[in-house]
Amino acid sequence: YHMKVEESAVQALLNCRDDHNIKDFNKFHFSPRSVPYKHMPCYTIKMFTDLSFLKYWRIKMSTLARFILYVKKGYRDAPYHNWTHAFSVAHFAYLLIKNMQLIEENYMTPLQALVFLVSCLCHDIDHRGTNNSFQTLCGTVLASLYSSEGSVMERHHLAQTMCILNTEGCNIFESLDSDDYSKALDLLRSNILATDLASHFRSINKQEKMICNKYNKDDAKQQKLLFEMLMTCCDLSDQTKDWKVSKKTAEQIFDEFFSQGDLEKSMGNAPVEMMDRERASIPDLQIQFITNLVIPLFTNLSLLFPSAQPLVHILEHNRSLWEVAKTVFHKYSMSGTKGIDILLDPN
Ligand SMILES: COc1ccc(Cl)c(-c2nnc3c(C)nc4ccc(C(=O)NCC(C)C)cc4n23)c1
Ligand SMILES: [Mg+2]
Ligand SMILES: [Zn+2]
Repeated sequence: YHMKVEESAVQALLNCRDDHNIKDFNKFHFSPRSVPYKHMPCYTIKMFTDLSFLKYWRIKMSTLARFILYVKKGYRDAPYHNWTHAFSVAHFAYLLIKNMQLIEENYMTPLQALVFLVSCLCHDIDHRGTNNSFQTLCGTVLASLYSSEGSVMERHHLAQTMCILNTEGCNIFESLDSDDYSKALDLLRSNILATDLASHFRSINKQEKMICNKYNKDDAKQQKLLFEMLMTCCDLSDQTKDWKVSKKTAEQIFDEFFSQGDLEKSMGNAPVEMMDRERASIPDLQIQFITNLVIPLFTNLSLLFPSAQPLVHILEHNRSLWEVAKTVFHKYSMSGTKGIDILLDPN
């Protein structure tokens, strides 16, 4: 289920005459979170037009505008898992397609690139700010629907996306022939399910092996692994931006985590340390997350695309700033997110 989007809003988006030439929009150092919130739908359209998806796939501008507004409306105002997150994840997909020339270099067909961008935009639709274990632990409706297959939230994000595609005037894939249409939906499903961190852990070793043994663009299994890896890169891409962005993202994430922890406590369940505002050390958790997950992932990306190498250096620099944060936190014996604010950017 999702709320209706007014046709007046669709018209307004079609008439948006934003300057559109925001500086460095297609560079890796650009932070999509610096785009004004009300211009995000406009800049989402810009990504599709910039990649010439509309011409190539005969997507009506009004259909794309309506689709984007339904997707935006499908997100809730959680501290982190909201429309701004969706826009920033999709923006990183746009950067990868453009800067790594994924289509020109035959890493992706034009269809796979279109679905990659759409998957990122939709990958967290209707997120409630609680994770998969919360669904199962509390026996939510979503758990009753999907917990037997796992990836509870991701299956819901996919279901919501399908619902929007089946809404009058929103099916951006309507002009695809039936073969391309079913390929698009299969890839959409695989991409969205790949954003479950648990499935990332299961495939990271295969990704590593594939990249170290000379990636083969024509092997469908390797292609699937690459798309899964790229989805996680996009989902975690805030960490490749400057310190202010990655610090602010961490604040939003732990705001969400600690609210889940509070909710679990109020239900008589003890939250994991990461979600317990009394026990969690944000600097330690960020150092672990960047060390164990983000850096290995972007190192693999840079092995395949050397132009991603600078992103790994930014990750290492941001991690070193969390090391600094650690000393500051302990010196002032801080907990929760309040300690982060006093951190002057030491650069
Ligand atoms: C790709 O899917 C997701 C889903 C949800 C989230 Cl919040 C994230 C995510 N995006 N940025 C971050 C940052 C900066 N820190 C994080 C610290 C911990 C965890 C976490 O879930 N840890 C438990 C797990 C390892 C068993 C996730 C974090 N995270 C990514
Ligand atoms: Mg997710
Ligand atoms: Zn996400």
